[in-house]
Amino acid sequence: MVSVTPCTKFEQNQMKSIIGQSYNKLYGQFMSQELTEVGNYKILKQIGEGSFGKVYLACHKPTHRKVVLKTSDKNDPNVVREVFYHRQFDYLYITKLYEVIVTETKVWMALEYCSGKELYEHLLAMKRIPLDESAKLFAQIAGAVYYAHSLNCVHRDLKLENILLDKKGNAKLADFGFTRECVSKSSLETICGTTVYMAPELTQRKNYDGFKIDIWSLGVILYTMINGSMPFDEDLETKTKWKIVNEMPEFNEEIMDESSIDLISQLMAKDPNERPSMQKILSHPFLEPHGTFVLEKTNKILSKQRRGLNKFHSRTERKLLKRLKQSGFDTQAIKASIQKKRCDSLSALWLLLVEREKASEKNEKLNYPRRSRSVLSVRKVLDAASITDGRLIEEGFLAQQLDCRIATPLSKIMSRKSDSVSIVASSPLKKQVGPNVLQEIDSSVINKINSNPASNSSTPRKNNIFTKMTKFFKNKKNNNDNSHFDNRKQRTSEESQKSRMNIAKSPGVYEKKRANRSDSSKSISRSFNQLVPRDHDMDPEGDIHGENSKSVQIIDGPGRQARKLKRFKSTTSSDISRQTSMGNYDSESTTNNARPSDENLKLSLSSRARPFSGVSQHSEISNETFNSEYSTDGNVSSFRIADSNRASLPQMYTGNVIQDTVSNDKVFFGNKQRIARRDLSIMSSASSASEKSSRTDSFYDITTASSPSMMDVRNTKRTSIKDSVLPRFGKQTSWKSKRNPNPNPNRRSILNRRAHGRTQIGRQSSHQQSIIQEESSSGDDPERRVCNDILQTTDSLEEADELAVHSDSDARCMSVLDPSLTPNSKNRTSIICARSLSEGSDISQNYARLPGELIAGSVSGEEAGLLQVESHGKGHEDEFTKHVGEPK
Ligand SMILES: Nc1ncnc2c1ncn2[C@@H]1O[C@H](COP(=O)(O)OP(=O)(O)OP(=O)(O)O)[C@@H](O)[C@H]1O
Repeated sequence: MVSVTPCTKFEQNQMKSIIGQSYNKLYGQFMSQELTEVGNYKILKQIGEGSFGKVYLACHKPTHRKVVLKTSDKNDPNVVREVFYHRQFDYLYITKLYEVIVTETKVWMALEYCSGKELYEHLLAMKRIPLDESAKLFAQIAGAVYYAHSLNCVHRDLKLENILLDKKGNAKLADFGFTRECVSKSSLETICGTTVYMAPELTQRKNYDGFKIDIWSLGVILYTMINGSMPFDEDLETKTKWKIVNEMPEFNEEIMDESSIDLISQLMAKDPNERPSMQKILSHPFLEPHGTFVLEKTNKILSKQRRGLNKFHSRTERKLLKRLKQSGFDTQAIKASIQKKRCDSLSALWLLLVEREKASEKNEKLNYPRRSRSVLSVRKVLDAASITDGRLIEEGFLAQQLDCRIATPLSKIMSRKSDSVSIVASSPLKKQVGPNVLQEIDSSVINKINSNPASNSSTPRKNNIFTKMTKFFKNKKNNNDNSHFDNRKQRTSEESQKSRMNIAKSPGVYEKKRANRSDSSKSISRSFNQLVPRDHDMDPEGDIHGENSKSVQIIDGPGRQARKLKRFKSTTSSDISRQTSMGNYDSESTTNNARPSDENLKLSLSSRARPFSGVSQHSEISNETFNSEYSTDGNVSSFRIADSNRASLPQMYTGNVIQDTVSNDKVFFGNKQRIARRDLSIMSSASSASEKSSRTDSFYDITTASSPSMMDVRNTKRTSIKDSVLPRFGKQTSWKSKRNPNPNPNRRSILNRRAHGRTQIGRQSSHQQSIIQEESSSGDDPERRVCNDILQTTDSLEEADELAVHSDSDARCMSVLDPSLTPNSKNRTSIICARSLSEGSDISQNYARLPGELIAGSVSGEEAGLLQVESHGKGHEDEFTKHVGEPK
């Protein structure tokens, strides 16, 4: 606060009113029920709602990247599972999990934002997805499943609703609430998933092979994408189940080609052993060439990840690390956070920064021609265009720029030398602000141009060099669009047919159907790019988001039956048991129990929600989690699982899994739920110290600016609230008051004993100190100087027979020992270690006043080492005693 002494009464009143206003504002913020920020994220708007919490669009404040925040109730048994598995996945067709924030009641997951629609919504909008696009999207989905399977994880809830589309129209697998590791054939028992996507063995409640049920669901997804309707979806769930077990899906040869029918038939083989492996699926002719591309890419990713080569090796990452290091970030801590998959604020910062860097690098490349334009060098522009990566053109970036060029009035372009783009590109600011700022400015200019109502494509264009350039780019773009296989625009029937015939492994077989495929593609008027980006507040298809409207009628042309495509909720056996115990309809119970009336059945179908924590689910989670060395510090890495011998992995069940009969579920439901809850909390407390610390980190992010240690201090109630809100290492009254005021004659021996612990801690923290050490190693050593300053200025040093300077660095302690640096302290008998403190702290005085044990604080800036040490201690006193050690 600026201290201005008001002179007049009026000024005094004015000052009072300002203070009052800002006080009220702050108070309002504290009291507000509306959640605006969580950790490093600013909540922008709600975009969805899951069964256990809301889903928000948010902005990561340090990087300005958009993310999705998904909340889950801590009581949701799937949340631990979801986080546990999801954080292990680092794959281009799986939504990224950046950070997990755990609060008292909720778990917040910061996820990659997929700005496209759910695949379900996309399908609704398109009625059915053309074969080509289906093949591409399906290859990506299958790639994600192949990746997860390669890590011995099965998804168990594959469905259209769990596949999201990013802004480029790529599929991203999401929602790992039912995921688990799967080690051998027919080993799983928990019934989970969504009935219409369930494999026959699941609907029959047999033990099942998790890999094979995923493959069945893939078949259902592919069928639905191509046909716009589910293969088995009856009003009566029992009938659906019966059909799943006994009937083959109907194939409409007008829509499907032979290869798609062949692939779906294989995927949906009733006998799980007949279903193909993921490699085989991805190599199927129907998916060519997307399948092979995805397969090869996935294998590369897997092999890199297994060798630990996927992180910090790219040029962008190395550059970023260097910059972070120069800015004083603890890059070792960032690396550790990523490698151990901690999903804490450091991981999020790193992942989002890398994304931002990559995006800006891409854009920079694309901006090159535009910047060149400012010097009106056509040759440069054309050259640049010819070297521009076809992939980028295909991805639509260049297309966007082209649009922008077309939309820009030529008169403006002609005077480009002085227009905003040129100024930005050539101004001296460029050096100062760096590429990101430039990028921001550039994009704002593009936006401006795009939004300029006066500038549209109908603007008459002069036949000058820019018109030619525009034409050139347009043609180039069209050529690229048509030739690149990963093109999301619709292929013309001829091109599609050609390319497929070239690549298909067994040409003669599918030729005829491929023509059909292309024809059907033709009939689809809306390609992905044409779709309006998802707006969660809008409801383009009536009330598909509405509570009461879970299914949408699709009129499939004259003479065809109206088809239904429903939004489905996932089920577990626990769900089933819950519904049963609550008197609702349960499909399985119809075989064992009284059959419900159709009316009730419909009711329950329409109001079915994702299960609450259920018996089977609970016990499975708690048991398997408890037994599977759960540790959020990433010690149980997926790769370890993957690399180990499948058969040698222990069975995670330890009994109590209720899967045999519904009646069992019913009997145990009440008690088990409570037991399972307890299991869950046991699991949490059993998690490793590092997990706790990572959680504390997150909690630290979300609540206040206090360090985790301060939380601990608060927890132990050693400080008052007043103390606890002080900045870290601020007022250390608690420490002072706790210390023994009387000099302890045996103090040295105690301290010597403590030395052992200190050494260990020092070693642990050493890597986190790297930046500070590097900084201090150049030129005049601030550590030594700092200690010297303290020793020179602390009055009572001479009388002291002990000096404890609290520090995590032996070098600092040594500098205290150096007589040339401490002329006043030659007679001191022992010097233990140094403690680093923030500047301006009165700690050194406090300690100095203690009779018989002088503790000098080394005055320096922020010392990360101390932070880390504090997380080990319960309060300052303990921390200090833990730190005390003799210099080498
Ligand atoms: N990463 C994301 N990007 C964009 N939107 C998302 C993302 N994750 C979730 N959503 C939106 O939030 C909605 C709910 O999310 P999600 O399905 O993951 O929740 P859930 O609790 O698992 O729900 P349920 O189990 O009932 O399907 C989704 O339908 C989707 O529209």
